[in-house]
Amino acid sequence: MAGYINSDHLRLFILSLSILITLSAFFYLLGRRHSAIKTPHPPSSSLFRNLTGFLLNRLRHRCHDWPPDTLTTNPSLTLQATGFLGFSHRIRTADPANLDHILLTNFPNYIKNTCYTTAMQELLGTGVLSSNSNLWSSHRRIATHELISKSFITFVSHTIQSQILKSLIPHLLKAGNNAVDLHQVLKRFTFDNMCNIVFGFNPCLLTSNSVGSKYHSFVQAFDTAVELISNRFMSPLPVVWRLKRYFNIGNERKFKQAIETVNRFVMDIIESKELQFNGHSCITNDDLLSRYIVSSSGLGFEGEERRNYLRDVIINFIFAGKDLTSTALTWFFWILDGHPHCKHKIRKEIAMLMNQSDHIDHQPNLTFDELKSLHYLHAALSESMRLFPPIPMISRFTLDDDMLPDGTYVERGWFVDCSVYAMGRMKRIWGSDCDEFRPERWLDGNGVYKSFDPFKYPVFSGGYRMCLGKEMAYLQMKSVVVAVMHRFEIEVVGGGGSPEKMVDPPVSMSTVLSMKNGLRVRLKKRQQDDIDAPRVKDKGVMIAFFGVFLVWLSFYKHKQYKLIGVTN
Ligand code: HEM
Repeated sequence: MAGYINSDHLRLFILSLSILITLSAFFYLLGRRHSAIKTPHPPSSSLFRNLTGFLLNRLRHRCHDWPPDTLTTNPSLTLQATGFLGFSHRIRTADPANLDHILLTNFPNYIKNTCYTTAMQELLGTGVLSSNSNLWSSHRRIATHELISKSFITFVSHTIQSQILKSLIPHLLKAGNNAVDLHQVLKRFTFDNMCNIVFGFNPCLLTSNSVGSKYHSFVQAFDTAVELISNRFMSPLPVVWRLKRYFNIGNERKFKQAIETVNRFVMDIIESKELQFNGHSCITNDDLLSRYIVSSSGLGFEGEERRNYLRDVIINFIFAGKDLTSTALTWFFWILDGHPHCKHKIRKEIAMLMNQSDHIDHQPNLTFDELKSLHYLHAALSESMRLFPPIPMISRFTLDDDMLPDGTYVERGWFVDCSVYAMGRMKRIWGSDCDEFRPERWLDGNGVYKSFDPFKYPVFSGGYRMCLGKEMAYLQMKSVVVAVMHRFEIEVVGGGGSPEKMVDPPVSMSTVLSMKNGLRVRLKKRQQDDIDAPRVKDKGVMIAFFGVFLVWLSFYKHKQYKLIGVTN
């Protein structure tokens, strides 16, 4: 009996294997035909090369280096890759002209990747980040209107500054000589900050011991959901997580629980906010939820439907703003530790600003315009994100056959990946010093910040779906850097991102380019003398000049008198 079952299994196995090989050969040949006939530039990598390349790099935690490595050795800046069994085709490009085409010129043909939207569905619903076509354009129109209003920018600026003074600085001061994980601190700070901006209240995750509170459960559930979504993306075969979701097992079970916690928390907040507004249409709160409650009253849906809409809006904003600025800042502080001359220049710029304005009380509470004047800092932050873009890849799905500007043929149903990480590290785009951290490349001859084309620097994406929070992100990052660098000397435990260390950076594998094992730093409070040093130094130089001038003048006069004396 046992032998009979075994031979049956064997037959089934052989049959499956032959189907697999036949399908594989069929799709491989199909892929070759396409590349030979219609795709002059990018060579199509075989199934074997793709899968092994992916797995090897995954094992070595070098997933993000894989695209630049392969693209650098390619004659064009575009590659074609065939997915498992040839079922999917991918174009991976780092060509600015292609990005312009995909994100702007032929925008309607390249929608948000269906794999992305499906993997994100439970968390993001149908919000701005995961929707397409009409739904997206309606979200985008409303969001743009809300985010660019002057009252909102003032509210955001005030919220950031007050949270820095009330929670970030006291928290860092408390650390004393102990090493702290700056990434965790910044993560909690930006989460508090986003909740404040989006909901209008501060969960105080940074300062209070909130373990066990509903806020803490919410944050944990949110983080778990995001992490498990990353795992979905990293899975070489999407069918694996889909099956787990279907059977509600393993990580997918955890994911479901996390989503339930997030939804319960957000819905409670929406309901209590709605109660506040009931019968009080004159309430003028500046947070985003309040603004959306007011603006959505004319959209024609009520009750549960409206609450679901608000839930999607809120979650999308928190998701978009929660981790990216803290991640960008973590890399920035790491690099700065290995580039003392840049650190010095930033300090000098901050000190000059403090000197010019009335911030001599050392409680910098800078305005939006004052922060804008920090050109070198802006350049250094942009440069750091060029090398470590918080979102390393922008993916799209092709609706119709098309030809990219570099001659690459893209067929309907193919995926197109724009490798932001690769683009920041390509000699052909940034020149031979592309691996160096050099903020000066962002400054013109007068030291004024000059931006680059978004398709050459797609860190905030470009075209119609460009990031809506770019200004807010710079505001947040600059405010934090000024407050922290003005008060503390930061020393990275084990050394920061020196040019040597930047060759093999501690990148962790996830959809956001975060730092492996966080960033442990020691903070030393700066002495008043250190803070005043640049000012004193500048004054010292002026006094010295004046002194030399006086000596020269008296010497010159003395000589003249002598001459006069001689001629007389
Ligand atoms: C350093 C910080 C940030 C970076 C690097 C960044 C980057 C990006 C990128 C690359 C995209 C395009 C994603 C895609 O199309 O696949 C995007 C979209 C978006 N970002 Fe940001 N972002 C940052 C901070 C923020 C903040 C603070 C907010 C505020 C809420 C925000 C709101 C959004 C929104 C709403 C979108 C969707 C735009 C659309 O699809 O129309 N971002 N961001």
